[in-house]
Amino acid sequence: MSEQDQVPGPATPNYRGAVYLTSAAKLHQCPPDKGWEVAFAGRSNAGKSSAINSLTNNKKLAKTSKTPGRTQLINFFELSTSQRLVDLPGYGFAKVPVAVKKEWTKQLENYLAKRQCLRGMILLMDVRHPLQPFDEQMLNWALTAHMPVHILLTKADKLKKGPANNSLLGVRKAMKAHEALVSVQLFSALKHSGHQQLVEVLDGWLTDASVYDPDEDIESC
Ligand SMILES: Nc1nc2c(ncn2[C@@H]2O[C@H](COP(=O)(O)OP(=O)(O)OP(=O)(O)O)[C@@H](O)[C@H]2O)c(=O)[nH]1
Ligand SMILES: [Mg+2]
Repeated sequence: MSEQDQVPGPATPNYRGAVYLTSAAKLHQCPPDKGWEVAFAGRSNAGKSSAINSLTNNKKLAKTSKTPGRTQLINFFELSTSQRLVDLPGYGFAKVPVAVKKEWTKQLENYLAKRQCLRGMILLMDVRHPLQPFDEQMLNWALTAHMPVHILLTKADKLKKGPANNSLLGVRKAMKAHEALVSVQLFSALKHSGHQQLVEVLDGWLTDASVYDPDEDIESC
């Protein structure tokens, strides 16, 4: 057993105990880059904030909106002193001015590229329109960085069971070549369905002691 294997990981998180920690417009405003973090990414309006609220059973935790572009900062929610969920601004929102869009994209890329404590990405896509160009871009980035990705096909309540399963099978097929790093499931924040599968993935990432590096840089990112 290596020295790293002997470091105990944190306990399984209690998602219902999540509390808002802070928001960052820029990378240097993020909390110290240590511990275990999982980011929720995806196009504007995909349902990232709603998924976090459904998972934590707290409608008021992350701000949601019918208007795309609601989440404009990187929002951190604390599960324990060493475990966090992160609500990212949505990408691909056409109505935001170009300069603002460029700045978001820069900060998003910075966060994804530099954040050492990021253990995995939950990538949300509307079940009716999965794998859009921006999603592919995000997937390519994650795969290049060997970052595990769990795809939530959201708003599953908007489709009947058959079409929803067809979408799931289609995305699984498209991801077949990357199945070591990418998994896929159906999810509905409205119906609170898909929690168990999501929690299994999050628990695995947020307690994985094998990725713990005691020499990790603990400076703020
Ligand atoms: N029917 C249904 N609507 C949903 C579901 N999840 C989210 N929505 C709705 O979709 C809209 C966008 O949800 P948000 O959670 O704000 O989306 P977001 O991805 O955080 O959006 P940005 O912050 O703009 O990036 C809201 O009107 C939600 O009520 C779902 O599972 N089912
Ligand atoms: Mg949001």
